Amino acid sequence: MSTLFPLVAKGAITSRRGKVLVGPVDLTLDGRGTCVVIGPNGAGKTTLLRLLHGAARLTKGSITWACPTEQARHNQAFVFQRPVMLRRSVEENLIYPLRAHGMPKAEARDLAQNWAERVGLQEMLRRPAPVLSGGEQQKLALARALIINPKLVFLDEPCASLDGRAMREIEAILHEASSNGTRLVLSTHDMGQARRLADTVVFLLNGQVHEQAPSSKFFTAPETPQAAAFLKGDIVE
Ligand SMILES: Nc1ncnc2c1ncn2[C@@H]1O[C@H](COP(=O)(O)OP(=O)(O)OP(=O)(O)O)[C@@H](O)[C@H]1O
Repeated sequence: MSTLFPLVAKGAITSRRGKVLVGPVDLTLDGRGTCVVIGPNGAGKTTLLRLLHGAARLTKGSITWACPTEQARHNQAFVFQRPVMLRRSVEENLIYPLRAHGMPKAEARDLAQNWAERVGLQEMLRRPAPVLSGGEQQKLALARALIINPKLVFLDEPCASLDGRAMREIEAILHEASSNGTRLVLSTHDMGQARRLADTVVFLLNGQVHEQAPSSKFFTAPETPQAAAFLKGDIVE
């Protein structure tokens, strides 16, 4: 039983220089499955993920967890569209978050090896992370996020610009993480990916949650004309 959830956002707004970027958002997330955030360019997907993660300033409203916020932050990770790597080896990139969580070095090294195998990077443990391909870097970023066994991972367009094979491998890792009880909140432009991964969908429009539904319902019978138009591929503003 998770102690983080529900995550409850009430009237949450993030603004910059007086301009509201996202909000007001009312959203409750329980601790299971994959929530996919979709919406037109600039709708606020990245900003919403950052806001919920605590990486964007909460200007107004509240975001609360079932546990103290610090504890919630400690149990979550964020995977960026462009992976941010330490300029060190694959192994050191995997060991780093474990050491930051206080794990002894030998144990951290064993776990790093184990995770490198799980994501197919076992041959590359000693290689500098920056020389990996885009797909390999994203698999490393995922492994580095999941290695601390977080209760929640935010992923912002994790497969943008990756080829089909890398995308398939990454989706397999995400399926496994979700089955193992890690809550995923993922933004994507790729409606195929949204259909493959989503248990629930949040449709954002102009910085607000326009519709939220189980994926089976959202993709077959969206409630609003804007969501229906978006799914048809129309331009929605
Ligand atoms: N640092 C910033 N300063 C000012 N405005 C910003 C900043 N970051 C984002 N915005 C604005 O906030 C709005 C939401 O942007 P965001 O990147 O979250 O949308 P998105 O749905 O992820 O877009 P995309 O699909 O293009 O990635 C946009 O109008 C964007 O121009």
